Amino acid sequence: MLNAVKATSSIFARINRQPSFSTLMIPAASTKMPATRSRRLRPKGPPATRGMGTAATAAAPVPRAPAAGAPSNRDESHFSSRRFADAPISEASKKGIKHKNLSDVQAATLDYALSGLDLLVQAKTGTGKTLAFLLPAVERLSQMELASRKISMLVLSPTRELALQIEEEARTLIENHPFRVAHAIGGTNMNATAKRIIEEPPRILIATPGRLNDHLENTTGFRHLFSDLRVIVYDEADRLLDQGFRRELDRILTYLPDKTKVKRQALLFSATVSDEIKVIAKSALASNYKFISTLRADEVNTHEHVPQQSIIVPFAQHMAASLAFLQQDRIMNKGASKAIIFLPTARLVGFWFEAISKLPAGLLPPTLVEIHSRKSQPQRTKAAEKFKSAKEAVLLSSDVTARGMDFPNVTLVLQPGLPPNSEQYIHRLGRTARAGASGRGMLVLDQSESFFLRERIISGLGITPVPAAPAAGLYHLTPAALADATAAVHAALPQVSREAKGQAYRAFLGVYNSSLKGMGWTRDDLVRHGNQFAVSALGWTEPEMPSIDRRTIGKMNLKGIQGLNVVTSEPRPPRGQGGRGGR
Ligand SMILES: Nc1ncnc2c1ncn2[C@@H]1O[C@H](COP(=O)(O)OP(=O)(O)OP(=O)(O)O)[C@@H](O)[C@H]1O
Repeated sequence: MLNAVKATSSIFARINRQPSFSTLMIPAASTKMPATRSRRLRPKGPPATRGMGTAATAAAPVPRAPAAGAPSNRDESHFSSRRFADAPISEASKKGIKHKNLSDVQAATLDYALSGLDLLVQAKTGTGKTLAFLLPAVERLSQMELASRKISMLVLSPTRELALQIEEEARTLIENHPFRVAHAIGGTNMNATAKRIIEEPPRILIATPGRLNDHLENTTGFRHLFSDLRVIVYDEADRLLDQGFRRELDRILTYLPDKTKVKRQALLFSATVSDEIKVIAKSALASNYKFISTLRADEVNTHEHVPQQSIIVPFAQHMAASLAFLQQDRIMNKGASKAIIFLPTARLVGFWFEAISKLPAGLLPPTLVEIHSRKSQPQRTKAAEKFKSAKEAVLLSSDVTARGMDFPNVTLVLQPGLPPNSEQYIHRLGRTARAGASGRGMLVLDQSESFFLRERIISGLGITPVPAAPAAGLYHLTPAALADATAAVHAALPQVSREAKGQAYRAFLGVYNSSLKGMGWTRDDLVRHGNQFAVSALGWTEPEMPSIDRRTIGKMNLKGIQGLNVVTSEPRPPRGQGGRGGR
């Protein structure tokens, strides 16, 4: 432990003696970040538009030109030369738009959406899909004879934070329209929301599926507000159409008016639209819908100007490696480093937050926040606001902020451990490099997780291994820097609560229990690796492993597997409002 304290103080001392660089830092020689390798895979030309219900037609080509007034280092490839000032939209909308030129997805979809067609739209993360669906919908509503005191537009969001963000963007757009917008999301007071919406029905409602169903089924008069619904939007459509939300969505649709009686436009948007989703999406779209994608046939679905790297280190060093990369990001971005660390579950976020909070103050930026489903909604909202407004910060998060969230100036997205799937890897990475800004992605995997790098979509993204010595345009990690960071983490672990360690241990078993095949593990391997993780990554020192409830063992199909400390604990009280995302 002594050398751990020494190493911690040495890192700490080195940080404070900026700009001298320690083993954790990159040598002065390569502090200049030269232009990263550009992997231009995209031939120039109009975005692809394929009408699934009708003959394929190409969208009007979207000429590319730098948007006036854009910051010089912004990647302009997602902005068109088409100006909002020249677009066929009302003055009221133009006053509510803070941008000069349409982005590529806005230019590619505006005319189709204004015509009232149903759309399924794919465009890269951070390229303006929110305004791409809000603007034409608001424009069409402003031209219609709408029933009074009715909700005319419903936007569905898979998470509460994203719903609140869409509401804010809608509020800005409609400030000169005679419309109001409101939200209905989980984790907030249901009666207060019901009262507000019934008494003053908004023209536009942004909702998470679970809470919307609660209102449709239990709030008197709520379902009648939708009797004149003209537009429904599925933001992060692939997430809303996957198994997790399917039942909620089907129930919502039963409460909406028959589309043959009240014509209703459906707009489905996401950065990831698999062939399977295209089939499922048909149930939500009119037969003559258009599929519009701003990605060209062979184009990767991430931003070419964003370096993506990966490193293989044991689970026990995931936190240390992440700490070392955070340090490099702070040096590279000189006091403006904003990093998000995505972890697979709320419990693992909680453990990392506790452990990182115990590191010496100088090692990390002053603002460290956590967002996950085990925090109350007010705590989650406060943390999101704090991270949004911070100049330098670290956000530890589960996937509740992986999609859609528009945190400004995120410089680094760290993904320690196996992402749930390729799509989620892309959405998490999309929290950086938004609207053409720069950014960087870092994937930290154990050897047993390395199969993820060979997955079809991932292997095509050009993720570069982290070099063990400085290399232009890349973050590196020397063995000495990793050792320093490991010592700093080990010095912090004894101060982390036993409860957080036990929860992280059970989370590890749960997360990897659903990836046994990819990991090449048997259930015995899982428990063996879990127990190693408890000691080497969590700093568990007791002879008995952390306990795990008999029922949980049953659910994980781990009955009879050696090495588990199985207990029969008291039945848990029912979960509070802070349940799973989507309510
Ligand atoms: N035409 C535009 N010009 C410049 N910036 C824009 C334009 N349209 C949107 N933006 C900005 O780009 C950022 C990303 O927009 P938005 O969140 O809608 O992206 P998105 O495509 O929905 O991303 P994600 O796939 O992550 O949901 C926001 O800060 C938004 O204000």
